[in-house]
Amino acid sequence: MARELRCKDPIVEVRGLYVNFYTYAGVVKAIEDVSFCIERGETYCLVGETGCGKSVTSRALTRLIRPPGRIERGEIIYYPEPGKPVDIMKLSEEELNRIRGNEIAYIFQDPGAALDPLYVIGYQVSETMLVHGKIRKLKEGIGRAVELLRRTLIPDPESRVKAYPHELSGGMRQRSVISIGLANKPKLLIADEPTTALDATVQAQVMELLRRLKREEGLTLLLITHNMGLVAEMCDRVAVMYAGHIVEEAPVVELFRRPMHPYTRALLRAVPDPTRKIEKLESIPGTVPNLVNPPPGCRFHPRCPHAMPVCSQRRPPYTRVSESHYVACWLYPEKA
Ligand SMILES: Nc1ncnc2c1ncn2[C@@H]1O[C@H](COP(=O)(O)OP(=O)(O)OP(=O)(O)O)[C@@H](O)[C@H]1O
Ligand code: NI
Repeated sequence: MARELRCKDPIVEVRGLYVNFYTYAGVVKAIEDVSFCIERGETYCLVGETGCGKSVTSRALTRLIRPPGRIERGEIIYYPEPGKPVDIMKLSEEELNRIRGNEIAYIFQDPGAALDPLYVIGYQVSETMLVHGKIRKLKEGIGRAVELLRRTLIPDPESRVKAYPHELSGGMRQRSVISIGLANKPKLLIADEPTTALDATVQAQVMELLRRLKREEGLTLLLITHNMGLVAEMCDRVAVMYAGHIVEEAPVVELFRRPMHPYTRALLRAVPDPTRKIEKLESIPGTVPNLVNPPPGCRFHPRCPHAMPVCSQRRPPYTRVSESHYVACWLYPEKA
């Protein structure tokens, strides 16, 4: 039932993705039939409450799902260049390692965990380049590291390359992580809540930086966030996820102007504290369901104020409500 994808020049296409986690408590059906494409050069956003599958989806793009997790099925096609598909599901680990951290790079939320406390920043930036054969000796990388730190607006980069992570502020550490992410000039940068741990001012600076890098380097950005303000500011298109499924996708202006799915509407009403994760939506009772036994049909139906009998029986198909606006909800049956 994978929906038709309509990117003109996709950098990534995902079709019918399913990811399970095999835990002692049972099989967690974390991702269910997720399909989307990312247009080369755009900023594509995944939003939704905590546990709805944003991180798992983004990690699956390079098969970065560790046991007990497993990609059950789905198609993941990466286009390093237009018209040159690479089937991610068919690559060997070795081939994947050449792409990960290189052409497709990640910036994770916690800069503490991404940096090694034992090594100076310059070393860590150079090492990423060395691993991917961009330089032959670590030393060669130091000059480039200084340049990258300068580009991520780290003041006095010549001395900061010699600093250990603990000698830097949280904002500087996250900029260093971004430098590492950018070291190999990725085509696709996946930023998973990159500013959640930072205060509002630094968060704004880091976002401005990402925007500038996107402009200057022609980067494609997949941004994961729970912050609707950031979505409005940064994104071209948005996918709203609920309990492992994309329930709505639209260009950002369209999503804010005409949210269709009851869950999207609730998200937009929630206006959460931007410094915190969306743990709970005040306007909608209940919480994200246990995904060992997800509700049948539409996974949102137990919390939906508009639930009808069909909602608990069958999963709603996607309805195309306008040019590039899709919603999976029985309130909007496909026009015959
Ligand atoms: N290692 C794991 N073992 C078991 N279940 C997992 C594991 N990792 C993720 N999951 C499950 O997969 C689902 C999706 O998790 P994911 O981390 O993608 O959510 P998220 O949308 O990124 O949330 P957050 O906003 O908190 O980062 C959750 O139900 C979670 O419990
Ligand atoms: Ni996450």
